[in-house]
Amino acid sequence: MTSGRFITLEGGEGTGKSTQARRLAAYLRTLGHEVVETREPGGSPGAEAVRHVLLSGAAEPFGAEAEALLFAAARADHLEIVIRPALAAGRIVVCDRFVDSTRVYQGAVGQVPAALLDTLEAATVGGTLPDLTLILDVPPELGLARAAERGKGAVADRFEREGTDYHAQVREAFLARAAAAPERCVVVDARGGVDEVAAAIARIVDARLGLAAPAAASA
Ligand SMILES: Nc1ncnc2c1ncn2[C@@H]1O[C@H](COP(=O)(O)OP(=O)(O)O)[C@@H](O)[C@H]1O
Ligand SMILES: Cc1cn([C@H]2C[C@H](O)[C@@H](COP(=O)(O)OP(=O)(O)O)O2)c(=O)[nH]c1=O
Repeated sequence: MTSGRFITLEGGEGTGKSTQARRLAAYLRTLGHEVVETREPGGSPGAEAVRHVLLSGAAEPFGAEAEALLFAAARADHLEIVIRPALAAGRIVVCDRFVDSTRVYQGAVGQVPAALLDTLEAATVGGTLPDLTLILDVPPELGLARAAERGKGAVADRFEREGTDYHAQVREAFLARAAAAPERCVVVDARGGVDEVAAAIARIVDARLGLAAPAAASA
């Protein structure tokens, strides 16, 4: 059986990850692929329950290390229940956030020691690294403005309540991740309109993964 492909979208708040994950999944379906759209934290029932605990803001914030453990627990469940079975069945998994978010928010910004994150990543992700990671990049002010527009009337989660300095740090950390792993990561300028960014992403995915002709590939 052919193994599927694993594509992740990463970046700060309001960069357009969820919007572009939907668009990319739709594009890949038009090419004839079976696509699983999912997200982190969450993606499986257990991981969605952990997401609620992490993001609801109902409880006192966790310490940075406890938070890293909770993200890792959610990821382990998500990988076991959703991602690995889909890849084994030859599907394309499009995931809104994954392990780079942990390295940025818990690692670079949250200062959780790299040794702990290495251990958690080895225990959860193991060899299931993305084939391609799209890092959506916009200036933090634009991302926050988009996120605020989206969240009108809703209670901001504990990450959305952070200020511009925090989001600028997040942006720099994602760009550093991309620079450190150019074989896996591509930075996408996400300042343009939805259609423009979607077209840029489709071009990158075609060039990197050659998914344009599934019938020919399986013939
Ligand atoms: N390229 C874009 N231009 C303008 N608005 C956008 C664009 N992409 C997304 N949006 C809007 O910005 C808000 C945040 O987008 P979303 O996809 O939820 O971002 P993220 O998942 O990165 O937080 C939503 O209201 C969405 O409709
Ligand atoms: C997956 C993941 C997310 N996060 C954070 C980043 C986001 O602020 C939050 C998830 O919120 P979410 O609403 O999914 O993201 P966005 O606002 O970009 O649409 O969780 C981590 O801190 N570590 C992780 O490993």
